[in-house]
Amino acid sequence: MVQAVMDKQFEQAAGRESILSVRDLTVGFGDNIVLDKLNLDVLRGEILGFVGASGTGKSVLMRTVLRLLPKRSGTIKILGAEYDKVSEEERIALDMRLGVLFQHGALFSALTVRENIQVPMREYLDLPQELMDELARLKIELVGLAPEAAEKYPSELSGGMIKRAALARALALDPDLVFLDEPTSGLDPIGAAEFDELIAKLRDTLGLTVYMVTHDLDSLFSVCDRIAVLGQKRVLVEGTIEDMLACDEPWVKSYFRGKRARAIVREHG
Ligand SMILES: Nc1ncnc2c1ncn2[C@@H]1O[C@H](COP(=O)(O)OP(=O)(O)OP(=O)(O)O)[C@@H](O)[C@H]1O
Repeated sequence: MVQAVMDKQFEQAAGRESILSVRDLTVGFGDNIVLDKLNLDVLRGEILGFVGASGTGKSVLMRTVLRLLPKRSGTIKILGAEYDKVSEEERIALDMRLGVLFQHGALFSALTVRENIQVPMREYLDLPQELMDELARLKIELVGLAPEAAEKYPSELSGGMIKRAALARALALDPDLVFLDEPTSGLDPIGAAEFDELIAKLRDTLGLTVYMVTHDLDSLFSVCDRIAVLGQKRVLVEGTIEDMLACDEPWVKSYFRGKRARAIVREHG
């Protein structure tokens, strides 16, 4: 009851719709409870950065929200609908409103960039090839790849291009919410900063909501509107970067006020 009141207040204070709402989520493997009664809101139009020490369950949470892992208990609402309670048809409609960029891109190596982008279109829509080609061309442009990238295979692309191609695929169905699993890992600092800029641009131009698991302090400082910290099997702290800098929870303090973070704070003024 108290939680429900707090949730309502939180949403009202933010004045925005909660596009993903997780309540009392418990997930475990055998005796290993990874997430215990976890609560989380992602608000429409925000970039939420999700951090936490290695092994705290960031991937498990993302995979559970995407229904790739089963939950023990709790509710997950996407765009106000609870997966468990809707028809198969509505479930498919909900799936179409989500995009995912897995770590390392995870493109199909035997398919060109254009064909990769068309995979979700083939899975969910019945469109003529010409229209799919036009849509793929638009997505390629949207993520800042050259038109020639369309007919290239993943092995012919740089790490940064693979991330962009994977993002284009995640955007294939014009989702409301995209999940990015460590999108800047493996990129050099310039490539990572460019990718961050792209994410911010897409949020601004498409009104996209972004759920980003990241270890990248630069991303957390430069593009995330809010940050959620996972620890002790739940969301330990959530708020703006200023909230993180003011937080005295030991892990948050060492992460956001460590040597590397201090250098970034100086950079970002
Ligand atoms: N399929 C699985 N079967 C059993 N245990 C699992 C499975 N997937 C994850 N775990 C366990 O869940 C815990 C959380 O793992 P998870 O990969 O979510 O951590 P993480 O926070 O994403 O870590 P990192 O930052 O290193 O990627 C770990 O103890 C891991 O061993």
